[in-house]
Amino acid sequence: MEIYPKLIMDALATVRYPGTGKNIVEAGMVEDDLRISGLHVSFSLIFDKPTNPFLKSLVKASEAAIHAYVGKEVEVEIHTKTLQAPRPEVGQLLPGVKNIIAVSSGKGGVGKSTVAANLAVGLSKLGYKVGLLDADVFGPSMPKMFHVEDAHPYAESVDGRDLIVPVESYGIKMLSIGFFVDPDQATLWRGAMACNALKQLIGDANWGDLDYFILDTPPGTSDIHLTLVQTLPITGAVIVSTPQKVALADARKGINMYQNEKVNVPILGLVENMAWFTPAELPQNKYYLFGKEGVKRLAEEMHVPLLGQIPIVQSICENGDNGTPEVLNDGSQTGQAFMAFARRVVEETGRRNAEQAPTKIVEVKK
Ligand SMILES: Nc1ncnc2c1ncn2[C@@H]1O[C@H](COP(=O)(O)OP(=O)(O)OP(=O)(O)O)[C@@H](O)[C@H]1O
Repeated sequence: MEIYPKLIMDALATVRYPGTGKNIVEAGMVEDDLRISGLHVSFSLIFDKPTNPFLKSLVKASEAAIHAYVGKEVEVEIHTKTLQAPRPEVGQLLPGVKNIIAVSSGKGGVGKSTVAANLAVGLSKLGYKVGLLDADVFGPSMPKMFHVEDAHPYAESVDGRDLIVPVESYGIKMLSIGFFVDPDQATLWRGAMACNALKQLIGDANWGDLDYFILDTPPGTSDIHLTLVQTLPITGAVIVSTPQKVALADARKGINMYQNEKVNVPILGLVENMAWFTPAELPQNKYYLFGKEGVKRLAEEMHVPLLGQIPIVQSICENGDNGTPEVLNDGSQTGQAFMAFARRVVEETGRRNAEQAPTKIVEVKK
């Protein structure tokens, strides 16, 4: 049997690229490197990007077409090439980022996102380059907290890759899944979809050089946390809790997750949010609505620093809703409390980096 190029190209012209009405030859996907040697045929297929969803099925379909139209005995060797450079390997995703800090809470609604937003702005006020990733894929709140709900991040080409450009607000580079999906839909996402979206926001965005990359994680312990520790070497975690007993029990679980020997992310410290209520007209009065100093005691018991105590104040809630984080307010006691907390995070990160080895990314078991 004689095999010649036209036979192969005619066979490949029967393979359609789904959804376009074109076959893979018309679509220019067959590279000009066809080699025929006896019964052995080799060539390359060109795809737009390594994550093209049809990559595997089109390779199989091409092989099947050659077997069907040319002959079963043909040995087919297909290589794949992509126009876009692949995403760097895990471990080399954010080469310009110095410190990655996860802000976590055991329980929902304790003010974790508020603390993460104020930490990011506080660090930026101290002159650091800061990025913020809203990894709370099931309840993204950062677009609102930074008053950029209507932002539509676009992509730019960098070194042969299309990278998402983070939105900038108060000098902070920020991305949230909230920019890409309807918030009501996000809660319906299956775990795997959410984890993939998160990997894209980390690995396919142009974060550039950052001193601090803050991750606002979902409450509790979830697949998202697992994805984060398998994708990034997290320098340290900040755990937010209220002094309430139920919140403290969940905070303990959060600490244990990071300290688990397989995860090994150092705890930079705890933050007591809603530590007491202070009415605006009686700034010296403190009412301990959720109990007194529960987080302080937990910090002592777990031998981790207490990084700050933030009272319940109406303006924190209002400023969060208005998109102007409280830490911007130099004149307020709470603004100063958030600023002092940001300074403590810098201090503890410095201490952690001096005393402990860099965090290792958790390996994915296949
Ligand atoms: N110290 C505070 N004083 C007053 N209001 C606060 C304080 N901290 C947070 N809040 C308000 O409480 C609500 C919940 O806060 P936030 O969204 O930060 O919590 P969360 O723990 O991130 O929630 P989720 O579990 O949904 O991710 C928001 O309306 C926020 O403005």
